[in-house]
Amino acid sequence: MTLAGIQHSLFETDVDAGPTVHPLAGAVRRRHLSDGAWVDLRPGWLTGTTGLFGELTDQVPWRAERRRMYDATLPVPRLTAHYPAGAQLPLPLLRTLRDRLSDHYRAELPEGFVSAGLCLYRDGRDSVAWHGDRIGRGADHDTLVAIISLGSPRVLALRPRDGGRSLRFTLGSGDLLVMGGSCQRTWDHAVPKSPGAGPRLSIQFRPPGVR
Ligand SMILES: O=C(O)CCC(=O)C(=O)O
Ligand SMILES: [Fe+2]
Repeated sequence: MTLAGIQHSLFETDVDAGPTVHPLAGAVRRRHLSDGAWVDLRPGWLTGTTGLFGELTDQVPWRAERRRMYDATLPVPRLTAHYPAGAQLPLPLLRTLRDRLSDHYRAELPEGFVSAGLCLYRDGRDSVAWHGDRIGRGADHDTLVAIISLGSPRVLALRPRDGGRSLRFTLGSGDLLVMGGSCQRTWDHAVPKSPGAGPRLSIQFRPPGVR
């Protein structure tokens, strides 16, 4: 086989085989934080994500977000798309992922995951500042927010809301991180800028009434 032939077939394996969704049971590791907050990690939940990353970057109707800060409306340095409960998701695979997560977390989250948020960090200059997902129920109830990372590795940082050291989780393509318990109200999270980083996108699944 020629070198070109080998390279072609490697490329095809990665792109055309499509993503594989691996089991959650027995593979999710929980880390308890303070104040009843926790984080679950399942590295490599999906493999073969190159094509999926490309399809989502190309097909999702990305919007530039603006956020009200004090008395100004400032652009948020990332692109987003939001699919509320009942909306058609951009790819059938996303439904599969949402349903797998709902099944896995059924005992802790009987209502399941219903909405999807997508964020595109075009390069290392895109980011999201410290915040909790506290619009709605997350403000005063325990809840779960599941994040799947695709594309270039980026840090998702967490820190206690009342001060303290931050934790940094580097998420690679196909990794799953779930924030649970009191995490949205007692801890904040952020995706810090990362000079030189390539594009990354995240898919977040949330229960009813959580934003
Ligand atoms: O992109 C991420 O991993 C985090 C996104 C996030 O925290 C949010 O959109 O609320
Ligand atoms: Fe968030």
